[in-house]
Parts: sequence; structure tokens; C-alpha cells
Amino acid sequence: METMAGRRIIIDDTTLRDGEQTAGVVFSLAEKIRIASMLDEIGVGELECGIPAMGPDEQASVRALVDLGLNARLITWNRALISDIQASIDSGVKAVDISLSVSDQHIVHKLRKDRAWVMEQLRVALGFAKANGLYVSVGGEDASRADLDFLAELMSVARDMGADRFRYCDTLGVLDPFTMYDNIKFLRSKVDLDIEVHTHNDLGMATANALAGLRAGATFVNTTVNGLGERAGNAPLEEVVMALRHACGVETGIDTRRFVELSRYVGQASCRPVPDWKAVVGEKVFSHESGLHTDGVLKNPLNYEGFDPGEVGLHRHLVLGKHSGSQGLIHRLGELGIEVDRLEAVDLLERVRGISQRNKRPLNDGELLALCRSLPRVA
Ligand SMILES: CC(=O)SCCNC(=O)CCNC(=O)[C@H](O)C(C)(C)COP(=O)(O)OP(=O)(O)OC[C@H]1O[C@@H](n2cnc3c(N)ncnc32)[C@H](O)[C@@H]1OP(=O)(O)O
Ligand SMILES: O=C(O)CCC(=O)C(=O)O
Repeated sequence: METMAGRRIIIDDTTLRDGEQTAGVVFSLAEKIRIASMLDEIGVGELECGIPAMGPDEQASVRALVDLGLNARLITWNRALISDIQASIDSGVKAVDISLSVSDQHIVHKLRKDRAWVMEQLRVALGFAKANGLYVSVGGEDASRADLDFLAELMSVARDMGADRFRYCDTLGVLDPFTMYDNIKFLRSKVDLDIEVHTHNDLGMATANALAGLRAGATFVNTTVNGLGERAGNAPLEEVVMALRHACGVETGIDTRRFVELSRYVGQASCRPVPDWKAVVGEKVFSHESGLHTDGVLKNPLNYEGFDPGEVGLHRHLVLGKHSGSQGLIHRLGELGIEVDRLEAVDLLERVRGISQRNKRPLNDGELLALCRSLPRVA
């Protein structure tokens, strides 16, 4: 398997397009501007920012984003229709994703057309976009269920017509990372055209599949903040970037220290609060209660933390509850100004467990202090 060392990976974040397609999610223009600005400030290279074909409101919001003059390239989603691409041009973007259904399932049962029709639409739409000087990603919708030879043929036509890249979509999130790797490897071996991977999380493998696609040679990857997106969502920005750093040794140039701020803001704007246990940005993913873990973290955080919480803007929390051990209790009491020895801690621990089990939660400092008053020399 190839290593990724030294590879340049470009993130195309689609929070404002696929993220907003989450059933029931709507961003106001002010929210879109703030999200786009934050993504730009932390160094995300490209933002898929809307669908001008939807009409005047969407066009106006895309135009407002263009007017911000961000460093990030703005790209819009389009069907392979001249009218969609014209709406994007009118909205001021210089880059478009031109989407075509590429699986026979979609071609026959959704579009009710055939492969020749898809090829012809590609020629017409791509020809129009390139004649207008646009940067083009050709989006292969449902690529993961498509015939690979047909995909290679379509990519080859797209490349010859000047397409800048091909977007390989696991639209329904049905791939596993091994198949993803093989498919991207195959397409890379057949056609010299950059590949962008777009992965969904229906089987919980969006991040893994995104990484597999990149490892196989894709250079662009789609993400959304918090993994928002159709159904079970897309590959989360924060997971992809941190996994690239810590599992693959690849730096994207993104300032990860604002991930939590960004995540909380998008959670609020989308009315989809972030679960405490959400990988990378959940409030409690650096909380430790278990005795052996707490002891290990106190000795050296790397014993039980894959990376420093500060890397993403989080803080570590050590809590005392049912699973605690004496070292964690001694440490916390020490912070509260109470010195206890191991024997006293073991005795107190029994009562800590009892309170935690009765209340189904960790203890707060008031409860701890009250417990300590039962110690003869503290009372
Ligand atoms: C996988 C993805 O996420 S792709 C992005 C999908 N995003 C969205 O749908 C959100 C925004 N969508 C919209 O605002 C609207 O759906 C529009 C403006 C795109 C189209 O609206 P309408 O014309 O009213 O059609 P409607 O939404 O019902 O779509 C159905 C039609 O689109 C056709 N269609 C679907 N995909 C495509 C495509 N890639 N290219 C061309 N036509 C397509 C269907 O075959 C169907 O055509 P038919 O009515 O002739 O059978
Ligand atoms: O660009 C495309 O073709 C479709 C992108 C998409 O959102 C998907 O396939 O899930």
C-alpha cells in the first residue's frame, strides 16, 4: 500500500452544500458568511458553497460569499445542464461541479436514460463550462455503484475536454475502505485526471473511505463540519484532517485549534448539537473516569490520549465516579487542598462509587468535600 508522506491534499468542504442538504437544515445568509469565513480563516482550500440552480435566493447567497473575497476557491454544484452552469456563472463563481449520475441504477431508474445520454450531457455541459473559462470538477454521482470501465471511459472523455478533476462519489455510503482503495487505484491507473473523493457515512465508514481514497491517489477530499450531510452525513472535516495528521502523517495546513469553535457554531446554526462523544470535537472525548486511565493520564497524557486536546481546542477533564481509582481521587482532593493517603482514598472510593451509582453521574466538588468531612482530621 502506498504511503502518503509528502502528499498535497486539498480539502473541499461542502458544509454549505451537502451539509445544508441534511433534511431540515437551513443556514441563514449571515450563518453561511460566518461558516465560510471561519473555514477560510483556518485554511480550508475550497468551499462548495451552494446550488445556484435553486433560484434567486441561493444565487444571491453564493454572490455574497463570492463578494467576501476569501482565499478559498468557491465552487458550486450543478446538474449537467447549461442553465445550471449559467446560473453559477451569473452568481460570480469561477469553479463548478458538474454532476452526472454514473451508475446504471441511477441512469436507468432515476434519470430513465442510458449511458450514451450521460456521455452526451457531459460533452454539452463540460464544453459550455470550459468555453466560459470555468474550473470544472466532473461529479460522478453514485460512482461507487457504477461500472468501473464506464467510469474510466467517462473520465477519459472529461479529461480530453479539459475537465480539471473527477469527483468519485460514494453517494449512498455503501463502500468499505478496501474496495474504495482498489477502485480509486484502478481509475488512477487508467486515466491521468485528478480525483476528488466524496464519501457518505451510512455504514459509518465515511472518514475511513475518504482516507482510503486519498491513499490510493485521490488529491481532493470532501468534508463537512460535524459530518453534516444527506442521511447519515459526510466525512467530518475534523476527523479527516486529524486522521490525516495522526494516522497518515499528512499535514493539510489547516489550523485545527479552532475546530471546536467551528463545530459548536455549525452545531448551533444547523440546530444539530454535537454529541459529547463525537470523535475529535465532542465535549467529553478527553474526559477520563476509569481508575487505570486516570492514573495513566496523570503520569503521562499520551498513555490514554491519541493527541493533545489543545490541538482541536478542547480541554481534558478528569471526573470521579463509579469507575474511578484511588490515584485519581488523591489527585483531585489534592487540587481541592485536601491531602489523603492511599488507605483513606480506598475507603472514600467506596462511597464515591455508591454516590455515582445512585445518581448515575460523576461527583461534583461539593459532594467530594462533604465526603471528606467524614475524615476525622478534615472534619
Ligand atoms: C447526491 C446529491 O446530493 S446531488 C445534489 C442534490 N441536491 C438537491 O436536490 C438540492 C437542490 N435541489 C433543487 O433545488 C431542485 O431539486 C432542483 C432545482 C435541482 C430541480 O428541481 P425540479 O426541476 O423541481 O425537479 P426535482 O427536484 O423534482 O428533480 C427531479 C428531476 O431531476 C432529474 N435529475 C436528477 N438528477 C439529475 C441530474 N444530475 N441531471 C439532470 N437531471 C437530474 C430527475 O430525473 C427528475 O427529472 P424528471 O422530472 O424529468 O423525472
Ligand atoms: O457532485 C455530485 O455528483 C454528487 C455529489 C453528492 O453529493 C453525492 O453523490 O453524494
